[in-house]
Amino acid sequence: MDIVFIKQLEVITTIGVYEWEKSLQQKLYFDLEMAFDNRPAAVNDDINLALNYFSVSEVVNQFAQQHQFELIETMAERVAALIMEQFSVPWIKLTLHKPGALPKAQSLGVQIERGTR
Ligand SMILES: Nc1nc2c(c(=O)[nH]1)N=C([C@H](O)[C@@H](O)CO)CN2
Repeated sequence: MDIVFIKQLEVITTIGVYEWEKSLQQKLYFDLEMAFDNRPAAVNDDINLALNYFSVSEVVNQFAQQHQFELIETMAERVAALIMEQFSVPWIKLTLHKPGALPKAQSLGVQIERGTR
């Protein structure tokens, strides 16, 4: 299976465990690797047969703006499920960074893999 990827997709959302986090917006960054058969799109040179990374990024951005969670684990799980369902992606590796969370760390986050390649 081929891969379509998006690195460091920035979204702004309200997320966090602590009370002070529930009334502000924070930056998250998504790295997405999505399994997809790119050959039909390539052979026909047709975006309608491709996994359109622009459409994926819009769906992720809209979801993150419209939902509020405490844990980045929950955001990661819900976004992975959404992409798999909406875009018929059989396997996804999703890394979610919350760079502002720990001042002494460059970044931190979670990484999940769902589905089969
Ligand atoms: N495994 C996790 N640990 C923590 C999370 C989280 O979402 N997953 N969140 C927080 C706080 O919201 C933190 O980011 C505030 O700076 C702490 N630990």
